[in-house]
Amino acid sequence: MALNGKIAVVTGAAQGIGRAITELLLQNGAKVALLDANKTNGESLKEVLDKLFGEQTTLFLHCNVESEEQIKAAFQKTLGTFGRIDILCNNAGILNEEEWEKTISINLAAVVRTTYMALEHMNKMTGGQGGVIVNTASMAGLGPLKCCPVYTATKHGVVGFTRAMAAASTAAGYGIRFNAICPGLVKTEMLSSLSNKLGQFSHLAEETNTIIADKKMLNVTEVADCLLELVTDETKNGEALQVRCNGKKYMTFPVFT
Ligand SMILES: NC(=O)C1=CN([C@@H]2O[C@H](COP(=O)(O)OP(=O)(O)OC[C@H]3O[C@@H](n4cnc5c(N)ncnc54)[C@H](O)[C@@H]3O)[C@@H](O)[C@H]2O)C=CC1
Ligand SMILES: CC/C=C\C[C@H](O)/C=C/C=C\C=C\C=C\C(=O)[C@@H](O)C/C=C\CCC(=O)O
Repeated sequence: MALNGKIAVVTGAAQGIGRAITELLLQNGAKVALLDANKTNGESLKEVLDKLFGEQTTLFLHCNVESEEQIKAAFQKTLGTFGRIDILCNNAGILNEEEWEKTISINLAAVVRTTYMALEHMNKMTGGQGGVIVNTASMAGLGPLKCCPVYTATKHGVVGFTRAMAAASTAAGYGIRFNAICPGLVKTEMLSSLSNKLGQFSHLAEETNTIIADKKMLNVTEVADCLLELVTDETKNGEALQVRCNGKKYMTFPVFT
């Protein structure tokens, strides 16, 4: 799928992996609506992007993905400005084992909420033009990370939801591909603020701390490159792409027969 002229919505776009995804989509000719709960970061990124790509190519929308109302307003504004939505990247996420209900709300419930909102506009069965949805999961969506059980649960949920939606889309003719990206540790603010977010599990973070100490972390651009592959390669649907600092790998799962 060529990206020239395509319209993307990226959540958690103001910094980190979301910012890298946004920049790569823009470099490849897409227009992007950046949704983020951090107004300050979002507005200052918009100023940077205006200079690099032109004012008409992006829209910053202050949006907390926990709010159905704010997501609806953001989609309406995106459609009003750009006319269509072809790509959704559900990327916003937090890691906070103390505020575990909020972690479930943002990392999993909001992915479902935003996906269903996008379906209303993208589903070919209801007048949409199809497209692709890529969800930022994690390696913690493929196996257990003992220092963050709830984060692990949400990311397993994201992988399961993505794969089930891909199967539903194929069976029901939505014309939408669904894929998940599963990165290892990535150099972002999420990692730098990790130590005070693990609560009762903070003493179990030794593997994570070793990876960080050994500097075996991914750069955000490496994650964005893999995400671009999931967006542009039309053969990819229902995939979970693991990416770590020694390479990437499409995961295989048991199938129901
Ligand atoms: N950093 C890492 O090691 C890894 C991160 N991930 C996932 O990648 C995604 C992005 O994480 P990072 O870029 O590392 O984090 P980050 O903390 O640098 O950026 C997250 C962005 O999401 C926004 N956000 C948070 N809650 C929000 C909400 N309720 N509504 C709207 N926006 C919200 C923040 O304002 C921020 O701009 C997350 O889903 C995370 O779980 C996955 C694997 C590894
Ligand atoms: C504590 C959680 C922090 C961030 C959240 C993130 O979503 C979770 C990631 C979960 C697991 C990541 C594991 C990453 C592992 C690696 O990348 C290592 O295996 C290092 C990889 C290769 C090293 C090759 C070498 O030895 O040179």
